[in-house]
Order: sequence, then C-alpha cells, then structure tokens
Amino acid sequence: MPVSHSVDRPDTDADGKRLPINELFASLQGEGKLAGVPSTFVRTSGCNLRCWFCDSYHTSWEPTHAWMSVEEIVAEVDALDPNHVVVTGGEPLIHDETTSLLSALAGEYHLTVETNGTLETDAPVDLASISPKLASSTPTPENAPDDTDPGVWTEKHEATRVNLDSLASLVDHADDFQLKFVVTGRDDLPEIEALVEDVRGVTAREVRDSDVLLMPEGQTREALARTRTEVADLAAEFGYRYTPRLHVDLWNDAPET
Ligand SMILES: C[S@@+](CC[C@H](N)C(=O)[O-])C[C@H]1O[C@@H](n2cnc3c(N)ncnc32)[C@H](O)[C@@H]1O
Ligand SMILES: Nc1nc2[nH]cc(C(=O)O)c2c(=O)[nH]1
Ligand code: SF4
Ligand SMILES: [Mg+2]
Repeated sequence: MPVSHSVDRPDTDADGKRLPINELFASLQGEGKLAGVPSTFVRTSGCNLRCWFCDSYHTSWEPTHAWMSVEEIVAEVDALDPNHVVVTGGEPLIHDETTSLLSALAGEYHLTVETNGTLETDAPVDLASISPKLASSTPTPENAPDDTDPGVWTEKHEATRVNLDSLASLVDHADDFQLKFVVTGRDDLPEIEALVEDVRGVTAREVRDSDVLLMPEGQTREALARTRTEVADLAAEFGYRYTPRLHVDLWNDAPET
C-alpha cells in the first residue's frame, strides 16, 4: 500500500497564505508519460470546473481540506521518499500559493502539475500534465454525481472548459508536457483531433502525436474494465498514445492512492 500522511489541522486560513490540502501521500504515478514512477502527491482542494465524472469529488463537487502553509507541505514532502512530486487537485492553478509551493520544491524534485488547462502559471514545472475537458465531461441533471442538479455548472463548465491561450502558455512554458484526454468513447475523437490541431496552431512548440494521450474514463476497476479496450483501440487507430490508470487497476478507488 502507498505510504499515507493524514491531514489533521483546523479548517481556517487566518493569514490567507495557506493552501487547502485534501490529501498528501506517496504512491506510484498512475497516469501518463511517467506512469509507474514513485511520486508524492499533493492534492489541493477547489476547482473551477465540474466534470460529471470527477474522481476527486471532495475537491470539486464537495470540497474538503485542511489548510497548510507552504512550509508545512514542503516538510511533509521531504519526509516522504520519492524525488518526483505531483501537484494536483481539484485545480491546483486556481490558488496563488501553488506558485509559491512549486517554487519552494523546484530544484529538489521533479515537478508534475496536473491541470485542466484553463489557467496559466509562471511557476517552475518539469511536466505540465494537461487534461483539457471535452464536451462529454459537462455535467447535466442526468449524469451529475449523487443525482444532484448541477445548476449553473452545466453552463459555466461548458463555457469555460477550453481556454486556448492557457493551453498554449502551459505547453510553451514547461520543460515537457502531455495532453491527456479522458475518453468516454469514439464520439470524443473528432473533438480531440480538432483541439490538438488548435493547440498546434497557437504554440511555438512541436506537439507530437506521442504527446497526446488517451485515458479511459473510469473511477473504479469495474468502470475502467468497460472503457479501456475501446480507448486503447482508438489510440492505436488514431496514432495517439494510450495511458492506463495504474492506480485504479492496483488500488481501485481507495483514497491516498
Ligand atoms: C482530478 S483531476 C485534477 C487535476 C485537474 N483538475 C484536471 O482535471 O486535470 C486529475 C486527473 O484525473 C483525471 N480524471 C478525473 N476523473 C476521471 C475519471 N472518471 N476517469 C478518468 N480520468 C479522470 C483528470 O482528467 C486529470 O487528468
Ligand atoms: N496514483 C495516482 N496517480 C495519479 N496521477 C494523476 C493523479 C491525479 O489525481 O491527478 C493521480 C492519482 O490520484 N493517483
Ligand atoms: S477539472 Fe479536474 S478536479 Fe475539476 S472537476 Fe474536472 S476532473 Fe475534477
Ligand atoms: Mg486521481
């Protein structure tokens, strides 16, 4: 089992300089170009989107967290073993303090930022792991978690899920990048192809097909078993890369994995 670090602090942010942290743990990177690499995960809480399938419900639809200073987070990261750190969420780039955290960790660790690609950052990043959200991610009364009415989020999510300027900036800025799409089925592919072409049109950098990763939608082993073969076949057919969700295969939907 991954090493876990429980977060048990008061839910206040008196000095306005702390980050809301949902969980902080060591595991294996489960997704993308660095799948299998031992990594420490820092999961911030709060998101500017509401994907119906979000596998981190307690950072988006119903955020929970403890407030931690950058110094406290760095101390907990230092106490764990991996030299790769993954800053994720929620959407980590909605917080100004994420820049301070990345700056404090830079040099000591390889830094991956998992982001939905709607926001820019000038913080040091080794791998920008960008997961732009497709139309199939938009919440509706039919697909929203817990049968809740997504209310304003249907429109808000749809209106803000793609920001080409931010995608260009993230691709240009980081040492390396990946475009990691959550795929629900074949119907997603035309939108992925169009968006990849749009990104190629606005970045100074080469976007290779091998920088484009198709990841099956699925929060549980059972759900993944239903989507992964179709998504792997689509990757082979369209010439993109397939990424598994190793942590779901290994530990299902357990927290801190
Ligand atoms: C919880 S998100 C946090 C980072 C950022 N908000 C984002 O969406 O990229 C972490 C990763 O999980 C992916 N993800 C979330 N729910 C998923 C699901 N049900 N199936 C597959 N991938 C999922 C996201 O696309 C993203 O790549
Ligand atoms: N093992 C593991 N790998 C991951 N890669 C990206 C994750 C994320 O939630 O951002 C994630 C995660 O939650 N667990
Ligand atoms: S953008 Fe990321 S954290 Fe936000 S709702 Fe979608 S998957 Fe969840
Ligand atoms: Mg995850």
